[in-house]
Amino acid sequence: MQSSRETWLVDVAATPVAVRVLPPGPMEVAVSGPAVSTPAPEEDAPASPDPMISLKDVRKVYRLRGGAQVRALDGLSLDVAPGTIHGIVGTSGAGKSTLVRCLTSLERPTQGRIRVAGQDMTSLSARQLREARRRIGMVFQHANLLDQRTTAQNIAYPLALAGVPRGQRRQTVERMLELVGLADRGASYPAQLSGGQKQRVGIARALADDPSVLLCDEPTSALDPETTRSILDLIRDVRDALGLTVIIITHEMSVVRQVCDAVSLLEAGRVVEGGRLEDVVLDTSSRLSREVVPLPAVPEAARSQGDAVLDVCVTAHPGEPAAVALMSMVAELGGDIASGVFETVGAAQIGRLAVTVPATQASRCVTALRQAGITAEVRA
Ligand SMILES: Nc1ncnc2c1ncn2[C@@H]1O[C@H](COP(=O)(O)OP(=O)(O)OP(=O)(O)O)[C@@H](O)[C@H]1O
Repeated sequence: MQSSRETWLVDVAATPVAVRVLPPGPMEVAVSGPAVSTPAPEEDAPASPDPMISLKDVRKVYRLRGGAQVRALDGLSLDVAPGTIHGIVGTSGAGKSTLVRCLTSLERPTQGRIRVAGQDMTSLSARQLREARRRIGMVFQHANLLDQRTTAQNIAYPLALAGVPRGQRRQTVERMLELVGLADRGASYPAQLSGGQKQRVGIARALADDPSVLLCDEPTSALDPETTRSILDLIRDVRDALGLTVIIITHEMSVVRQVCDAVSLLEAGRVVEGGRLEDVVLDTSSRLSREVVPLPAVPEAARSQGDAVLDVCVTAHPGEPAAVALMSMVAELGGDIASGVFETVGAAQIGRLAVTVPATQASRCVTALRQAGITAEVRA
């Protein structure tokens, strides 16, 4: 899935309003209905595959000195389909790190079941667990490379620990360096690499032992926006090339927009919202929807005294016209488009428009827009 961001302000002085809706491509804006749900599967539709990662009612209680308890995970359930990139977002203390530690069995959950690639991680012996952990590659905020070793030696390190013979190690390292775009930097030391290159080495090291799952904990938090974009592109490319299932823990919605197929919002140790990214965004009543594609600000100059602001959501799919219809409808209602934000999410463009109308006409306008199948509400 590829995403790009385009934010624009409509020139409020111009009439009729000119809206630059889409990046290059034969797309037009279509109007979204108030509630878009995933269509019911057709009778002969193939059954969805077993999840690659499945957590069922997972609880993790930390007992503090003095007897107090912290419920870090409190009945968390989550399924991640094979081959998807699944974002996990949540505020500080929501339980994201605890989730990572439980997934990799660095912590045992107090209760619940965790399956990765069909294996019940909570019932493995120590030896089986070591094997199972090799199926999960980890990428962290900082690559934490060994400074005294070259790039190639850093990538080879987990293979050496796993007892992989030297010749095979060398071949794998070459393949990994090629995969992450550092074929000519195998002999460089970490001090000779940029932050983005170090993270590439971290990704190569995580993939060297051929995992089926890549677990990324804030992989771009320490990087500038351009490097972030290239690292997220790399994560998507390696997912495509190797058929990996990827979990990305992040606090950055731009990461979710750019690379995730699905997203879950963690709060107080449980998943409170989530689903396919496009479905989540189209459900404008959800918090995640507004976090992933935020409501546009309305410049003071675009709002006359006595105006109300309506929040309107539109979706665009290739070949579905509606931009002109929407704009003429807003004009007919005596309104104006004050500002808007468009994001590409999967095959759709999701737009949020702030429409100004005389306050006395606000509820009439909302009713008219909704009758035309447009998601609209008065901004509080
Ligand atoms: N080892 C521990 N002992 C006691 N409490 C813990 C321990 N680890 C985490 N907690 C508590 O569990 C809750 C969840 O913490 P966790 O670190 O998983 O959250 P988080 O979402 O990763 O936060 P952040 O984004 O700030 O890293 C918090 O209340 C935290 O204080």
